Amino acid sequence: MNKFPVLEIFGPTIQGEGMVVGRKTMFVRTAGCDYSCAWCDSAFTWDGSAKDEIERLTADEIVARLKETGGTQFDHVTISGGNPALLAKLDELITPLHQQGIEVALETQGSRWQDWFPKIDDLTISPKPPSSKMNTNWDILDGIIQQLRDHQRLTNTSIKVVIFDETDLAYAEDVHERYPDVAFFLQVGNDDLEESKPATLASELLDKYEWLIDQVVASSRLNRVRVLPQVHALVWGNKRGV
Ligand SMILES: C[S@@+](CC[C@H](N)C(=O)[O-])C[C@H]1O[C@@H](n2cnc3c(N)ncnc32)[C@H](O)[C@@H]1O
Ligand SMILES: Nc1nc2[nH]cc(C(=O)O)c2c(=O)[nH]1
Ligand code: SF4
Ligand SMILES: [Mg+2]
Repeated sequence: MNKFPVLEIFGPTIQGEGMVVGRKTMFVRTAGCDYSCAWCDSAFTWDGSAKDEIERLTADEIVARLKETGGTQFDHVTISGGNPALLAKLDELITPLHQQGIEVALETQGSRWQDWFPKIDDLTISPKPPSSKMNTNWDILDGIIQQLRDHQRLTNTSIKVVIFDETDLAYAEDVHERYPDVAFFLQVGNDDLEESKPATLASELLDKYEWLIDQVVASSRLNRVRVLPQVHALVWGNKRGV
């Protein structure tokens, strides 16, 4: 059986972001990313700082660990990273979860397609705006959205763009116009990843949320959209594993 690089298994908590915000869920965080975003809030998945914590687990071992950690108090698992779309055989995990009546969500940036994407119940694709210093490969992103459309999975798909400044907003407008039939979310960027007091961070993030709402309200290119903060960051700050 395949072994997957896993950095964290935690929960139940709530999905703090995007299309199923508030949903009670477990998290599986895989190690490794093909990007290195300037503001990545999970840089430990790819920058080497947590390399000693990476476990190589089979799908059966991940399911067992989810049950040890979450007991019977969950029916939804979110796979994030790093980029879990680097893992070609991840359907070995998705299938047994589905067989046990557990829904599966995935967070990825839209840089790689995998044939198991159509099996995901809540698929979030988060292309990266200029502030990340990453470049979007539009051919690949177009291909991913087209494949999901062909598989009639766009109702299970959302696009979520993190916003730090006006340049990011213009990028978000372009993305939304390029894929107008995909549910679109704008998310507050957290640029204070060192802050250790949740209340201080929350107050900063709420100011940024108000700014982002104002920008979206004023834009005629962003109408059928939703604007959200990272709820987990408001509640627990920059803490890991929540
Ligand atoms: C850590 S990433 C892992 C999944 C995948 N690599 C991706 O970026 O979509 C999970 C989500 O957190 C978002 N994110 C990362 N750093 C952030 C930050 N500083 N502020 C707000 N959102 C952030 C990403 O854009 C993505 O939507
Ligand atoms: N509660 C909670 N919600 C989240 N939504 C996306 C997360 C991620 O890091 O991918 C995340 C996370 O780490 N925690
Ligand atoms: S793509 Fe996701 S995990 Fe990778 S560096 Fe960017 S935010 Fe972090
Ligand atoms: Mg996160």
